[in-house]
Formats: sequence, structure tokens, C-alpha cells
Amino acid sequence: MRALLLVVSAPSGAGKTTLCRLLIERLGFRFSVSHTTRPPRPGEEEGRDYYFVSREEFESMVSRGEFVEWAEVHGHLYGTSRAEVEEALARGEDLLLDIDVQGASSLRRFFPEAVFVFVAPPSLSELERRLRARGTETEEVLQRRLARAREEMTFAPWFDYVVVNDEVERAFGDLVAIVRAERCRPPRLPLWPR
Ligand SMILES: Nc1ncnc2c1ncn2[C@@H]1O[C@H](COP(=O)(O)OP(=O)(O)OP(=O)(O)O)[C@@H](O)[C@H]1O
Ligand SMILES: Nc1nc2c(ncn2[C@@H]2O[C@H](COP(=O)(O)O)[C@@H](O)[C@H]2O)c(=O)[nH]1
Repeated sequence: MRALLLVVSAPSGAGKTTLCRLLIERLGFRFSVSHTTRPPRPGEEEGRDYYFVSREEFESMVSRGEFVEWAEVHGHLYGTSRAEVEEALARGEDLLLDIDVQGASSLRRFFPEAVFVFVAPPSLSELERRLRARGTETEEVLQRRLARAREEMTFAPWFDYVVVNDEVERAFGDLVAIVRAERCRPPRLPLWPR
């Protein structure tokens, strides 16, 4: 059975953290903990949700080539460390990455065998309702995330799969089906034999 590098991207508030937690709890995926310059939200833990670092620390990691991908998202820097991915690959473990569409597009070039899933909200109005109900963002940050969500939705056709998170258990069922199908898929070969 091949180990999966599963990349999940979504507009802020679409529910990727919710779905990723289920993948970890129920399917045993290891979570790739990113580095970020964003301050922690209430309840977030260092080393579990993110490694929270200063912009200076982040930039020196970039200059030392310690990220496989990084991007500026909603005014903060986020990156996946090389160590995080290489360790999982070396152990043959499934790895789950929750990263934005820019990061997904960079990783596609380095890891063509990775599986790219876009989680879409049922509508932009429902996305706004969820973000407001979560209550973790100021009005200014929320508006920035909603504006960016409209742009991010246009990236969906570049992903291998699109899962609409209308209802958590139904959307999770789609993810389970994707994981099962991908485990049965042999590595891609360039040409069919004659
Ligand atoms: N299918 C759903 N129906 C209703 N509410 C949902 C659903 N999925 C997630 N939520 C809720 O919507 C809010 C946003 O979800 P979540 O934090 O998982 O989004 P996210 O995509 O990880 O956002 P961000 O990128 O900002 O961290 C949360 O309060 C979550 O409980
Ligand atoms: N390119 C990357 N994007 C990342 C990474 N870790 C998280 N993210 C994305 O940032 C936004 C905002 O996240 P939030 O936790 O502040 O709401 C979201 O789209 C994440 O998927 C990363 O390492 N690289």
C-alpha cells in the first residue's frame, strides 16, 4: 500500500481544519505542522497546530532553504519545512498538508505523486456565515479572507479532486473515498505499453 502525501487547500472558513482533524483522528494521517508568523488563536498549540515564529526567524529559514514551499497568505507567512515532509516520506507514513493554493501549486512541481484536494464551501454566503460564527477574526481580517476566497475558488479546477463541504460527515465520506481510490492507484507511468 503506498503512503499518501495528501494536500488539502480551501478558502478560509470552508472547513479544511475540521475535515483534516477527522482524517487524523479516524484514518491516522500524520499532520504536517507548518511554520507561521501569524499569532496563535485561542486554543491553538505550539507544535500541534503550527510552529509560531517571528518574521525574522521565518525569513532566515527561507534563506537557509528549509522550506519545501512557503507563501504569504492573508498578510502572514506560512511554510512547510523540508524536515516535516522528508521525515514522513522516509518512514513511509501518510502525511496530510493543510496549505493554501499557492503552496499547493509549488508542491505539485516537486511532488507530482501527491494528491491535491480542494475543499469548497457550498456558497460564499455560507462561508461568510461560518467565519463570522467561528468568531476568530476581526472584521478587517474577515473581509480580507472573504475577498481572497473569491480568488481562491478559481483555482479549484487545477486540483485532482474538489470536495464540497456542505455537511461535515458527507464531505468526510468523499475524502475517505478519495483516500481509498488513491491507495489502489499504481504510480503514474509516462506512457502505455504498445
Ligand atoms: N460542513 C459544515 N457545516 C457547518 N459548519 C462547518 C462545517 N464545516 C466546518 N464548519 C465550521 O465552520 C468554521 C470554519 O471551519 P474551519 O475552521 O475548519 O475552516 P478552515 O477552512 O480551516 O478555515 P481557516 O483557513 O481560516 O483556518 C468552524 O467554526 C467550523 O466548526
Ligand atoms: N502555503 C502554505 N499555506 C499554509 C501553510 N500552513 C497553512 N497555510 C494556509 O494558510 C491559510 C490561513 O491559515 P490560518 O490557519 O491562518 O487560517 C490557510 O489557507 C492555510 O491552508 C503552509 O505551510 N504553506
